[in-house]
Amino acid sequence: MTWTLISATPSPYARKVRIALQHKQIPFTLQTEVPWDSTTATPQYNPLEKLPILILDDCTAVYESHYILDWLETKHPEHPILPDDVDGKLFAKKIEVVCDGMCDALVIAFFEKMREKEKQSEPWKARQMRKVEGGLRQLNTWVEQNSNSKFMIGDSLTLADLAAGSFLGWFSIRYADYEWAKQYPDLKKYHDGLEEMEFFKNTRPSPQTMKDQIV
Ligand SMILES: N[C@@H](CCC(=O)N[C@@H](CS(=O)(=O)O)C(=O)NCC(=O)O)C(=O)O
Repeated sequence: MTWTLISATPSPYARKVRIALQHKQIPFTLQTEVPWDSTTATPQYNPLEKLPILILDDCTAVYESHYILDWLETKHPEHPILPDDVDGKLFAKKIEVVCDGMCDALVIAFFEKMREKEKQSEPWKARQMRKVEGGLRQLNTWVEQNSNSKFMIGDSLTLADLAAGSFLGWFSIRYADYEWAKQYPDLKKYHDGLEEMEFFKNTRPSPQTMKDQIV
């Protein structure tokens, strides 16, 4: 039996796991869902009702993307996604914190914008976008600090690239009018380099259609 990964077409969190499983040459079945619809299977596996969820052969569920990746790296260390050295490992996880945090802020802003206009809080939306502006600035600095490489840390693919590439790919489709590429050409060049890689190509995000009213 192979494992199953519950995912969603736009999910930047799930994309990290989809790339990591391929990088580690672990076969899996992709179960694509809309976690916002009542038809989703997420509550059967995750009390937080969120995907991605990795379902093992014995039906054990591993959930929360950063935990799934920690779990994978611990249980299946071959083809690592973390640098060898402790500081490198911690740095990669710090970069994931910033990228996931920007995704979280964008999810909050996205649903705030789904409310009737008069019910939307402008200060609350502005606060979320400030987090994205700060995170983009920080990502660009990190890319420039490793400018001789196509990767964020050292000269090989790590968790930092899975997180940064997944955020940037999703940001680009969800907020297509936000001109981050003009503002940060080095970050754009870095992102383009990742998108040429096989596992990024075959996990490109696409929008989903939500059926249920959730806000
Ligand atoms: N911190 C979580 C966030 C996961 C998350 O927010 N997933 C969304 C789907 S997506 O935004 O990744 O497409 C979800 O399942 N949301 C359903 C819910 O929050 O009830 C992780 O990293 O796994």
